[in-house]
Amino acid sequence: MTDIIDGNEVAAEVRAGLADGIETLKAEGTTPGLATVLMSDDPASETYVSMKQRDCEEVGINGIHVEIDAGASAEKLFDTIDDLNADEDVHGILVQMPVPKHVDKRRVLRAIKPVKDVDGFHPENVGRMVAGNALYKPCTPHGIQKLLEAYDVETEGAEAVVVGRSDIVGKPMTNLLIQKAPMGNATTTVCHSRTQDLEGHLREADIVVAAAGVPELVTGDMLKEGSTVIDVGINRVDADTEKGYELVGDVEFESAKEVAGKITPVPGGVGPMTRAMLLYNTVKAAGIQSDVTVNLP
Ligand SMILES: Nc1nc(=O)c2c([nH]1)NC[C@@H]1CN(c3ccc(C(=O)N[C@@H](CCC(=O)O)C(=O)O)cc3)C=[N+]21
Repeated sequence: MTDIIDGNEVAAEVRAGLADGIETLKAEGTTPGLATVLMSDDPASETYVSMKQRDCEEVGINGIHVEIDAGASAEKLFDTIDDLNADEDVHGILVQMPVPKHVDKRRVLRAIKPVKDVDGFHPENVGRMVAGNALYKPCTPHGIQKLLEAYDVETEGAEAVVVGRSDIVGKPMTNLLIQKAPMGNATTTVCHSRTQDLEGHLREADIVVAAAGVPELVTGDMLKEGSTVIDVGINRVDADTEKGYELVGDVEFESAKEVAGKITPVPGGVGPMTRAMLLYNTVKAAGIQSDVTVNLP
């Protein structure tokens, strides 16, 4: 029987595990604070940011939300980031990506103080992670490691294939999987849009992380029997539903679940874990900035 990996359940465990650290911080006079900044009219981005704010409320993190008109000047965003960098009640800052075209994304990533960069996207934090000394692991790959751990998936010595080479998922996922560390030590291949024989690689894979942003790219016939399939894709495709769309992953779930040993659904797989690890990094950030030792799950 195929195991459906329940991201909502593991995320709830992570949130419950954060209660101890949050309590410790509050007893020392610090309420962890997370600022989310949205400069976009994209409805999906609005949904994701409001989910993150709801999560904060649930676990007792002080959520601060700033909205900037998508047509406003880039300086408006940089001034906001400067203010949040200086605000002692704010321990984590997340600027929702993508930002409008007239805003230099790399400058945004550099503008956030590294100790408040709970996405782990600042070049200093990327460098630390690659060197095996991460301050904040990027939320999606970190959440995937937690899922693999929760479902007893052995990464050591496994053949892993990461499909996609983005800065937010593919590259950091690959880095974590190859590290000489728990939930690492995998022999890891990265496939991308110029890969000649995706199927040939997938067929050898014990673990597949699909993060290409292509709806249903990976189908059951490409997979190895019993493999673990992690679907990072969250694609809105037009459909005759109440919302006018449905969510599909980068994996064709129906065919893949017939072959895979363990598989994440969309929704309810990686997405909730990304949000849970954002809370995790925020609690860690609050501990560092208030000089309080916190236990993390
Ligand atoms: N600076 C920054 N950091 C991010 O972490 C970031 C970002 N920008 N930009 C956009 C992506 C996307 N992202 C999601 C996280 C959780 C769900 C999620 O929880 N999805 C639910 C359902 C979503 C739904 O119902 O629409 C699920 O998969 O079960 C989705 C998307 C974070 N991102």
